[in-house]
Amino acid sequence: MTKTVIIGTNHAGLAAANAILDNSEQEVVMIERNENFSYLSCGTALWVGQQIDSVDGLFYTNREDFEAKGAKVRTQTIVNTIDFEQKVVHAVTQQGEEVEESYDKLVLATGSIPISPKVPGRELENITFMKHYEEGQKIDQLFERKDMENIAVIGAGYIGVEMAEAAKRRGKNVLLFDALDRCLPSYYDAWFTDDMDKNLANHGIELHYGELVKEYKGTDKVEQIVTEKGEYDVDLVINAIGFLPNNQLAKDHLELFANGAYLVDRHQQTSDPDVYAVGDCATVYSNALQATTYIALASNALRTGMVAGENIVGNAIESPGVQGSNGISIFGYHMVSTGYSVESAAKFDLNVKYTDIEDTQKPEFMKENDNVKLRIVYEATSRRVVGAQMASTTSDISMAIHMFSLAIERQVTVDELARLDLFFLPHFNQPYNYINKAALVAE
Ligand SMILES: Cc1cc2nc3c(=O)[nH]c(=O)nc-3n(C[C@H](O)[C@H](O)[C@H](O)COP(=O)(O)OP(=O)(O)OC[C@H]3O[C@@H](n4cnc5c(N)ncnc54)[C@H](O)[C@@H]3O)c2cc1C
Ligand SMILES: NC(=O)C1=CN([C@@H]2O[C@H](COP(=O)(O)OP(=O)(O)OC[C@H]3O[C@@H](n4cnc5c(N)ncnc54)[C@H](O)[C@@H]3O)[C@@H](O)[C@H]2O)C=CC1
Repeated sequence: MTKTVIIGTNHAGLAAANAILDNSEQEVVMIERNENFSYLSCGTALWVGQQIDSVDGLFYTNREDFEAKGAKVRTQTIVNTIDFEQKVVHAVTQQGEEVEESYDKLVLATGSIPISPKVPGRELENITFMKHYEEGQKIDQLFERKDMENIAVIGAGYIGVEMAEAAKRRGKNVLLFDALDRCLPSYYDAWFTDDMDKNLANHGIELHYGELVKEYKGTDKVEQIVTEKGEYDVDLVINAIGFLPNNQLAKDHLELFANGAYLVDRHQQTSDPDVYAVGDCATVYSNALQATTYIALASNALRTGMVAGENIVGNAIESPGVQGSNGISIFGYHMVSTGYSVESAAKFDLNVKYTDIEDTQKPEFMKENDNVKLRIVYEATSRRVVGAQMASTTSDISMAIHMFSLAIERQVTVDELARLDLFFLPHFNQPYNYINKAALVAE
């Protein structure tokens, strides 16, 4: 019987384990460094910002669920080395006991690690990342303290903006820094982020854009941060300047992508045919780019895990590729995007055009109505859709972005969207939907 060892049991590893256990009688061993697994870090800002009552709901499964399906689960066990020749994984438990597991198939699901700004003083106390549950707990406890008044968040990407909101909701003075000149620069064009920046500023968040941190100062604990533009008193620093794939275990054995991610094919297979890689430690295939790239998202982790598991049990399915669809909701302002923005397309040499519309969600006669912004990004020559961004105070927009995701995957052109059959009901939208309208006026 095939024996699969899965290293890392967060979203990607769990999805792979489920796919194997639900579709076969195969032997599965799951090895995880942490005590808990399945922590939905996406809920951290809601928990720490006290928008939900408890952290408990952020864990969606546990070891018993997998043991009940027949898996052997080793938690608080760190894999140190892998002998790819002999096909043996070497690990050590928290008690210091050395353990080994042989494998026929190996799934690397070791995720990602936050990037550390390489500046003096980074070892001071009260400087943290926000990735693991334990870091969420630490931030939650520090927010409780009255002497924690000034919170600096470095990086106005997804984690940074969400944590800035959470800190503000806990009554803190919040300073949000980014090397670039606006928030969320990787996902949205300025037409959208200008509104989000106004929203952040209107809620009292101090924005420090185009400002690189040069040093953290303090005796034991951080007391100040120094940038090229000034010095600021701070009690806590949350670093959120992006992730890198955690490739420690196999970087010398497997082929890697430019940023170090394990290079995988559409079956999640690495350059070693018995080794699969899934989630944040692996590459994905971008349908917008029509090329391999790296996008760290829980949604990708789940799907890639599923694909690897199915292939291991003999269902040779291929990943359909990804669009990197994502969303954010800050103080009631919602933004969703998929594929590439105009600015990010340029970085990947995608020659694009775009069409914009600003309209109300519903007909004017409806009492409750919200403004909606939509930008559709399409390739200049083929006219296929390669991205879309939407923003509004209504969360109704969130489902529309899924349609754009499918349009990118299926290579639909912007012209095909102009006459697409979209239903109408005043409670939800306009007789002629803004998606049709935006596509109709595409240059
Ligand atoms: C604050 C925050 C909010 C986020 N919000 C969203 C969101 O809203 N939507 C979204 O799609 N994505 C979101 N993400 C990103 C998402 O959490 C990640 O993409 C996802 O966790 C990747 O899952 P993974 O299983 O590949 O890796 P990880 O979650 O990084 O898990 C890897 C696991 O491997 C284990 N491991 C690593 N090395 C070893 C070893 N040597 N031995 C044993 N175990 C090991 C680790 O302990 C860990 O449990 C968010 C991330 C953060 C931090
Ligand atoms: N809602 C969602 O879908 C969420 C997704 N995630 C995912 O988790 C991953 C990590 O998130 P983030 O850490 O927020 O990364 P990110 O890539 O979203 O943002 C990093 C930000 O840091 C800035 N930056 C980079 N170097 C800097 C420096 N030296 N000084 C100041 N600013 C600097 C960048 O300009 C960027 O705005 C991403 O892949 C993200 O998509 C995280 C949270 C929520």
